[in-house]
Amino acid sequence: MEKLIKEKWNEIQKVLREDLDISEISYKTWLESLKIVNVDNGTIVLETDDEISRGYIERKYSKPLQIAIREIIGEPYKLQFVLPNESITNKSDATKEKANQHVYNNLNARYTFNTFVVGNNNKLAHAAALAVAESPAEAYNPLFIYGGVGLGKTHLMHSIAHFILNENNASKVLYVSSEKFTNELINSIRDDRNEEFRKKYRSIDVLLVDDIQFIAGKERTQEEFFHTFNTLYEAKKQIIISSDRPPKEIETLEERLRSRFEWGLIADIQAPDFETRMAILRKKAELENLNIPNEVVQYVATNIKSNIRELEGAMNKIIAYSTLVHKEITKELAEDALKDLITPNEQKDITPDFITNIVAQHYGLNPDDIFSKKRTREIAYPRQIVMYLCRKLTDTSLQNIGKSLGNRDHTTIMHGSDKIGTEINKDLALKNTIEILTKKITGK
Ligand SMILES: Nc1ncnc2c1ncn2[C@@H]1O[C@H](COP(=O)(O)OP(=O)(O)OP(=O)(O)O)[C@@H](O)[C@H]1O
Repeated sequence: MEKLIKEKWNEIQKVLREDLDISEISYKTWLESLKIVNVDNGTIVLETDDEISRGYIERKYSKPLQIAIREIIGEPYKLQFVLPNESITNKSDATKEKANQHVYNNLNARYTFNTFVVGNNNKLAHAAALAVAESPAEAYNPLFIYGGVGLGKTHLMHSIAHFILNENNASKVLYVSSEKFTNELINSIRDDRNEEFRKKYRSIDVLLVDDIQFIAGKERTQEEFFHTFNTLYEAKKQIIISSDRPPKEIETLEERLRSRFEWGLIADIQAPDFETRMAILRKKAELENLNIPNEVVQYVATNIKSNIRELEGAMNKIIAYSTLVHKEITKELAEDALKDLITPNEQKDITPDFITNIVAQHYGLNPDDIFSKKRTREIAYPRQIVMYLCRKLTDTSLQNIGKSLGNRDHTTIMHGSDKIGTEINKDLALKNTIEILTKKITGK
């Protein structure tokens, strides 16, 4: 398969340029130099030039690449992007196995203890995570980490998983979001594969479940998770859970689960203080070998306070902007690059644009895909979800939703939204996804 994909790489690139409307300059800047490192188990590993390109290509071009690959090869593939020094072609089998295992475990190679900055806001969670990583199922079981959006819960969970795998490559470590757990459960019930589902989840050594708050109110998922939890706990396997709030504040969570979540250690992560924000930005610059002037780091750390994902996003924006305009990074350039982002104290309105951003992010798309005329299912389906959510969560008229979504007619909006409205009643996984998106949009 690797040979076939290499042979067809030119054709895949042609689809990207011609059918998916990627401009010549974007193509040359980001995609031309991608190299196939290997193809294994449904995943194509691609080598990128540096950390910045990797992050950017992963976010912006994963979806178009997957669409083009599927069109030419006829099968879907997952993508993994690596840096030159992470390429696994010439490495030993053990290293290969490890790298593949990381793909299997859905782990981000960048999220390790080494890249995690410890500050007053996360000291306890970090110490607890390290203790669990060093002595799985002995230190604290379960470990429950909670904190607001983008504060490093996932990063810490992946760090534990990497640490355990580095110590013992044979350990069965599985990281999932509670949305994935729920959707897999729904699909297993639908396809009569419940046994397989149970076997998968009850036979692992370390289970990490992210964003557990999303199982609130879902009786069947809670029931299944309860049994999974008990089986693993009794077999002395480690369970690590994250949530945006402590167990006692998760409404409609069954009491028996709530009390189990409180058996081990509950550690919180707060918003970082100024010094920690500075340290995180400096660490990022160091990891990416960039020389960012102190006043720029200070400017970002002063203005972006509550969310580390946004803090990193702001720095990425400055770096990308300086590359695009071929200018050095200065405070003036940073102010220019972030003029849309730094509007302190402004409440986020729920608008069609805001909804589009959240849905696009959820599906790994670029918001421009939603506005475009492209009709592949990978894009048309999330677009209809945007239509549905715009009608449900805003007072915007059909005409204006149409205008916001790439000048579409109001009948198209009505059709798309009605279609999702009907499917929700038949498709539980879709219902679950809509609930999660609604929570992300409304924050409730
Ligand atoms: N202490 C830290 N040091 C370095 N990077 C951090 C730290 N905390 C968070 N980050 C970075 O911030 C980004 C967001 O973190 P992460 O995805 O772990 O947040 P989260 O709490 O899981 O968010 P969500 O609630 O959306 O799931 C990641 O890129 C992560 O690497």
